[in-house]
Amino acid sequence: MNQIIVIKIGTSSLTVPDTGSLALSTIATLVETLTNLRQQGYQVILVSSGAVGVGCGRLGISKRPQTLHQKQAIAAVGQGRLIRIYDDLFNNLGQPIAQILLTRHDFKERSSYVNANNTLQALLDLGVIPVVNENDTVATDELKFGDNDTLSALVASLVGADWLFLLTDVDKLYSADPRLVPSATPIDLVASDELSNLDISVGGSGTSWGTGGMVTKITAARIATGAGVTTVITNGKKPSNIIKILAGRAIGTRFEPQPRPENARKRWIANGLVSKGKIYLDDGALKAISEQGKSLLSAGIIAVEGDFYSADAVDLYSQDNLKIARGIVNYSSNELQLIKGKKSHNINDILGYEGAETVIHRDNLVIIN
Ligand SMILES: Nc1ncnc2c1ncn2[C@@H]1O[C@H](COP(=O)(O)OP(=O)(O)O)[C@@H](O)[C@H]1O
Ligand SMILES: N[C@@H](CCC(=O)OP(=O)(O)O)C(=O)O
Repeated sequence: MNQIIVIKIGTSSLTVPDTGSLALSTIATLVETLTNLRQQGYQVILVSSGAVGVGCGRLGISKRPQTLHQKQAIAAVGQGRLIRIYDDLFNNLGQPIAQILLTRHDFKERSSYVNANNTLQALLDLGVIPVVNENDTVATDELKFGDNDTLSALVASLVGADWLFLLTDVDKLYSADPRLVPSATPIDLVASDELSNLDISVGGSGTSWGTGGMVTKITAARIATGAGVTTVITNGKKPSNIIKILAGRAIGTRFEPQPRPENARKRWIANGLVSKGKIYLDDGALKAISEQGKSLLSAGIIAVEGDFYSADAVDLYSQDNLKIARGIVNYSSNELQLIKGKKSHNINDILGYEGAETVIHRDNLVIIN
């Protein structure tokens, strides 16, 4: 099975910071590198920001648009130019590409999640490099990924990628922003059990069109490594470093992955769904869920937060407020307020009708390490 590599490149690498004009040499080197990877047998997906940045440059706008509609309009102008530039460059090397525009909604519904995965897999099997971006033109607030770091991690989880490269305008992650704190120390490796309590100072590069910053890259690393994807932050001005990193060179910041979730459905539950609430567990339920592979029963629930319905995704927390797992509930929040702490055989009497045996079945539950 060919390894799948997802590469995300941010606005700060694709455009010249002060003018918004295209960093053509970087884009051309990226295109050469990805084509080289394809020829080596890797399956490659490019997640490219830049629609807003390129659109601003095309329209002579020097400040990032403030309103959603302005951003959507400018992104529509920029996306057309961006994909044209990619297609012209990749075409020169005989490498076909495809444009894939996604919104957060495409991941929330199981059917559209499976459809997106099937389409991407079909493109990869055809030897095509999908070029993915958020569909800014229709992505209203409740449907937004917010940034392409998150989008790229969700795509890597969706397709079961082996690698995610986050290309940005610094060499790696540091203990603080190296532009502001020259004494900041570089971070070369983050073990899987260190990521949840990584303590660094973060912020964006100030590119007025980007939205990510290191916060979103660390969030992306959490999502991707949780799905079993090795994640690397490295410099977008040196795309050929990707080949060196795949060959074993220690370049950039590498985030070690967790064990891969057993199947695509579990990856969807962990990363495709948006959690609608919180359920707090007692120690007995915590042990049953995290160590004994059991389903969640009402007796182990000590508190419920949020308004949700049966079939929604909710997050499971320990009593000391640590997120333990995510799952699809068989009861609404109102029902759980009535049956929390109660034995399963009392549920029917309490609710007045026959309910499910479990609050969350084991098959619909993913442990978040
Ligand atoms: N701890 C940190 N380590 C490295 N870079 C950091 C850190 N905190 C903030 N930054 C800043 O984050 C910027 C990269 O984020 P961003 O502007 O979103 O880039 P991109 O457009 O590639 O997503 C860097 O230019 C750097 O100045
Ligand atoms: N869809 C947007 C993505 C914005 C974004 O995430 O930018 P960046 O933080 O530079 O990766 C665009 O193409 O401008």
